[in-house]
Amino acid sequence: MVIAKAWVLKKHFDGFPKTSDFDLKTIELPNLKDGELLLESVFLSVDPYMRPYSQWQMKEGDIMIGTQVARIVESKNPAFTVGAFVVGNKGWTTHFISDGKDLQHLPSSWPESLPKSLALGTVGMPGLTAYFGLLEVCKMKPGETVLVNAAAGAVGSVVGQLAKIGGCKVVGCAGSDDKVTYLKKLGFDEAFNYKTVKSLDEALRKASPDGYDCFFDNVGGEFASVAINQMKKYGRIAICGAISQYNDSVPQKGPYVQFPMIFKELQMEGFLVSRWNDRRKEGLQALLKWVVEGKVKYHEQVTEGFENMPMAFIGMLKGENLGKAIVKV
Ligand SMILES: NC(=O)C1=CN([C@@H]2O[C@H](COP(=O)(O)OP(=O)(O)OC[C@H]3O[C@@H](n4cnc5c(N)ncnc54)[C@H](OP(=O)(O)O)[C@@H]3O)[C@@H](O)[C@H]2O)C=CC1
Ligand SMILES: CCCCCCCCC/C=C/C=O
Repeated sequence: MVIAKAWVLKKHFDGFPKTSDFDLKTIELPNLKDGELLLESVFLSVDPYMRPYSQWQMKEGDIMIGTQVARIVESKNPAFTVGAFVVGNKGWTTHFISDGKDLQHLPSSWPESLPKSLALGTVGMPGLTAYFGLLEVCKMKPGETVLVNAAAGAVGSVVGQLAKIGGCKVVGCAGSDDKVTYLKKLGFDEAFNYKTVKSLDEALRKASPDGYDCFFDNVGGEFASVAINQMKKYGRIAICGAISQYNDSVPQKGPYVQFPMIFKELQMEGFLVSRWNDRRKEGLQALLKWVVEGKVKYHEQVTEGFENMPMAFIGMLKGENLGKAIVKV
């Protein structure tokens, strides 16, 4: 019999999550039935969406929502071989049972030398978010200027690199000088620390005096309110995330967007990466190819130990991660 460890939401977050909002539980897993398999999580993802989703999709006592790269340890399902790795969405748990329907195989061309944890980052959901957000929402074109915030994170770092591959000028903003150095290393044309610039407005103007054609917004709030005024005519804004607002107990108020939207004839579109689930294979293959060719680089912030999941999650929300925040069990 297998005993799984799982992190549950003890108390709905009020403002910034605290370690006391989580509880570590043990769960006795039953024996496998025909068609089922037993898996152990090897890498788990901590992502910003967990903060807002916990509010409206989870009850207190539920296992924290989330995805993992897991190894199959026992199989009574002929479609799944013991020892293979898959991506699951069983939440913050060390072991789980599945009938296989909700599991995704890693692309068959995955090189042995590539960390499998990338299936939760650059060659996973965050990479797909960058890919479809840029191509389908921003509709970037060669020669255009792309702005991205939270640029040194899982999504933002891929956005900047794909925009360079697409022949654009890229401006990235991040919350530390080390992150800014990293962005320059990745090939961003301009990068600055939004926490230390005297004026965000001036820093954005200096980075691109002619303004921005595309704005890939991961942050929302005050940043977005300033940036929208620096869009070029007919600019496109992809509303990907609003991490600056996820921990607000009281919703932030305007400024309002109508003036720049009207007079610059902007397009602003919110999106969820799941819109392109039917093109997942296309996106993953493209991302994997760029990674293997060295055209897209990656960095992972790996926290060791399942017991440290809440700390890794809180650390990511505070901006402690460079690249994708991952927990190694
Ligand atoms: N629409 C969709 O389908 C998807 C949306 N997303 C969204 O994309 C965004 C980025 O996600 P992801 O790449 O996984 O996360 P990251 O790896 O970028 O980690 C989060 C980062 O957000 C930044 N941050 C935190 N608080 C603030 C704040 N108050 N103001 C500005 N920046 C802040 C920090 O970087 P820094 O040091 O630079 O401040 C932190 O490192 C999130 O908003 C997320 O919700 C993600 C996946 C799918
Ligand atoms: C339990 C697996 C759920 C995976 C959900 C992925 C959702 C991404 C959408 C993110 C929105 C904002 O961050």
